[in-house]
Amino acid sequence: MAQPIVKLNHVSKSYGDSTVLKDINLELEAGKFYTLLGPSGSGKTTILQTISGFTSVDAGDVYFDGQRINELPPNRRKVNTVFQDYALFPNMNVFDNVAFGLTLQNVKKAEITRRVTSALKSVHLNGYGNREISELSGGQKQRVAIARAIIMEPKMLLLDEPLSALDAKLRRDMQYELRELQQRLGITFLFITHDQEEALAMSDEIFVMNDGVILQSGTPVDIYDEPINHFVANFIGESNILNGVMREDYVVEFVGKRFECEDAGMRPNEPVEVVMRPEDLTITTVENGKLVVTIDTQLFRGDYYEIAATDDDGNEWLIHSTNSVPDNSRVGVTFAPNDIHVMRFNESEEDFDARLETYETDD
Ligand SMILES: Nc1ncnc2c1ncn2[C@@H]1O[C@H](COP(=O)(O)OP(=O)(O)OP(=O)(O)O)[C@@H](O)[C@H]1O
Repeated sequence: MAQPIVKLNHVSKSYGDSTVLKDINLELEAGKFYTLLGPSGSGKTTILQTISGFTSVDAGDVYFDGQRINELPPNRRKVNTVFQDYALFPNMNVFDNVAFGLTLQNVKKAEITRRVTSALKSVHLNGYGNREISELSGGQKQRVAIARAIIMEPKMLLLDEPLSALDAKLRRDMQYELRELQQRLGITFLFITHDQEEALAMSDEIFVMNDGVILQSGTPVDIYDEPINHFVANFIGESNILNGVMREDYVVEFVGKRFECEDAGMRPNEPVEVVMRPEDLTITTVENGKLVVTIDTQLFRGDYYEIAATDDDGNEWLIHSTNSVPDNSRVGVTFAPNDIHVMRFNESEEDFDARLETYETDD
């Protein structure tokens, strides 16, 4: 990576007895869309605030464009934040809300008008300058908040769950718009969400957090296909997670059978967890199945059926199928070696990367 725009180096933060950031290391490249994804209370907002300057760190260093900024006050940092509740001024109209930062800087009136017009255009609100905030929909308020942030021409935009107040349809539309805006402006976005689908859809890179720790970072595809542990596998999408044993390189045993897989680099007979995504399982005849299951229930999800089934050992399975299968029928389930993903218990991201590298070079 060229010089990162943001670097957090061994950053920790506590409130009283509770450590909310534990030795965070993070590097962000300029011009990309990053997402912090994790459950409530995992420390996402706190990371954002160490970058915006609204929170000081107890240990470690925060760098922006190569400069250490631990002591730099928020108003001198080249980042702007878009908040979940938009934090608009209800007594000002749209124009004045968007112009606010420039007015504080005593920018000339003509330039303010030019820049507000351009910022409103960027978020598809041309002609809304005279509207009162109370006359706007949730999505429009959200866009005003974004216009107010981008008008300051920050090098980076921090977005703290900006879509969470919107209904499902508008939220989807805004996902497209935000992604498109980021690409058009070319500035770095650091976006917070606890919605895994949103993170997968929008990001160049995702950081999955839990309990003050970054568990895994990577592209959406990497994280979806190669979750490093139970928490990530469960949090990112639907999964079947089973206990298994790695018998040798490329051979894993679970549900009492041995299967060829693409994982290696573990001790022989090491206990592991096996992840299989519902969409990677295919329903077939009992004779052709690698497993045999009984169908419990199914839900029609629009473009597929989500099928719950149980195997003869009592393990529950979730399977996505484009065809409906009658309840209580016995069917076979098949899958390929690369549909099996093996995870070590409590593997760190470094160990995981090292293991991936070992068997990638073996091939
Ligand atoms: N000013 C504060 N004083 C004390 N504790 C705080 C403070 N700010 C945050 N915390 C605690 O730090 C932890 C992490 O909070 P943070 O807001 O970073 O989580 P989050 O992942 O952004 O959660 P959410 O998705 O709910 O916004 C929480 O347990 C929270 O209660």
